[in-house]
Amino acid sequence: METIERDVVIVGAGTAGLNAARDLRAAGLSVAVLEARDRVGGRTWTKTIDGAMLEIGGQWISPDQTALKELVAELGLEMFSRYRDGKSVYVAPDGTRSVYDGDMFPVSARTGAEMQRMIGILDGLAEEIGASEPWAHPRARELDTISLREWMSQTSDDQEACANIGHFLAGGMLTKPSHAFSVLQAVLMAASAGSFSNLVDEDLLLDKRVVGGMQNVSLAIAAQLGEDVVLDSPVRALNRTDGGVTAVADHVTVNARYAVMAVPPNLYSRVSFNPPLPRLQHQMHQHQSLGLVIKVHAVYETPFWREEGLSGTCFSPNLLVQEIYDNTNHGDTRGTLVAFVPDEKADAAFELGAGERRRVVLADFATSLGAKALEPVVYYESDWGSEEWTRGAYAASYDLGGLHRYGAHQLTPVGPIYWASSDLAAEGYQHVDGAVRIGRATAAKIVARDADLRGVLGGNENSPALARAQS
Ligand SMILES: Cc1cc2nc3c(=O)[nH]c(=O)nc-3n(C[C@H](O)[C@H](O)[C@H](O)COP(=O)(O)OP(=O)(O)OC[C@H]3O[C@@H](n4cnc5c(N)ncnc54)[C@H](O)[C@@H]3O)c2cc1C
Repeated sequence: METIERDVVIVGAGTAGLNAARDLRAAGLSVAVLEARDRVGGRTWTKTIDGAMLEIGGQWISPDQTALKELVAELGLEMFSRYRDGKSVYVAPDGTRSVYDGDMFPVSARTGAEMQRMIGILDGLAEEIGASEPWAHPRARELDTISLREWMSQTSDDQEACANIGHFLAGGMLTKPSHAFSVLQAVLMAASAGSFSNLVDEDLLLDKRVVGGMQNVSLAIAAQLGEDVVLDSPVRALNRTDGGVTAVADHVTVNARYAVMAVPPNLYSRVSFNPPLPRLQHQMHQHQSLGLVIKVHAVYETPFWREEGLSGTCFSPNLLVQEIYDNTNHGDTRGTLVAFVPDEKADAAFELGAGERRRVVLADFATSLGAKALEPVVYYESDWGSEEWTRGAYAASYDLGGLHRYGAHQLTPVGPIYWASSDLAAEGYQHVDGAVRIGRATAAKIVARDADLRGVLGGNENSPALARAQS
């Protein structure tokens, strides 16, 4: 087995890990990025299925995601806008299908007013509490010990309004049932996107895509890092040593002064830490888990819905398929729809055989967009729950009560070991933008700590005192 020496070893070549590595190297530190899979990009992945280019994971960029947008431009990549001309479709809980313009679902005046009232309350909480330290707010415990479902039922007696608000936050974002996470967690999600109003505005949230796919961001950074990115190398152990840390992967061992765990928190326990992590980390990591959503891709000879004056955007909170969007690739003559089957609905869908699941899913497409939707030329389901090195989608959140109990400690380094993934970000939480931000912020922390240590120790980076200070 090869053993290499680096300043920093980074575990995981997703967006966060690669951005950390890029900045660390730019600051003059040597890096090695160890990646378990045979590809970079983590939860961003572009794959060609039966001749169709599909974005299997993260893809959309909203206007406020400036860290990602600036990076895309810096890397020389281009973006394009999601097709959104025409009317949207809403399938009400009673099965009534309506076609509508604008942001607000075509619900009764009372339900509409209740939705606006709840959006107003959530906007107020997001503004007051913010995304950086939600656990520090005086109402943190109160809001973290009540589930979103319970809070909604205490806030409004309009069940359709509650189902629609829950749809955005639970199925649409955290991809867990609304009884499984707290209002504080929902507020963090809203605040990390600027406001709750931003989350319910799909024109904003799902604004742009990267030409060729979001994975190109990681591929471009990996090309800059060259041989410092090592694929097919799951890290099995992180051993703290006098000199810092040793990462033991399947085919390579890296002796480094610092480590960045750039993997989602649900996977920390796949690595053996020696000595073991402190009690707080052991406990905290057991309260963070990934949600579950099936991203369904259906490609058609033409984007037939456009000819009927429809944008392809469909909402149906009570169907298995909750959301559908036009996901046609840049310059493609074929039309692609993408849809989402979240949390308990995904459980139910996976109970079915593949053929029956496809039939049921496409029947929901047809309810919204007509019989032509039943016959795609390519059909594919992204199943991140089965991916060993992810185990869910989109990202991680705390269980009820976990955010105020542990959040303040989630980024605290353990000796030379740092934590960075979109799941721990403030702005851009759970999004690619958050992965960029936290990767870069983590690199900055390591560079600053290293500069401090070098300054204190007169630049003797091999000194035992430096090693002691680090551990
Ligand atoms: C279906 C889906 C749709 C999404 N849609 C959007 C969207 O439209 N817009 C958006 O902004 N975000 C979206 N997201 C979320 C976004 O993709 C993620 O938040 C982001 O990509 C996470 O980046 P990361 O670097 O933090 O983690 P990851 O991408 O998960 O990277 C972690 C890396 O670590 C590797 N790894 C794990 N364990 C080990 C180990 N022991 N040793 C070595 N390597 C290891 C993994 O293989 C992986 O490559 C979506 C996610 C999914 C799954």
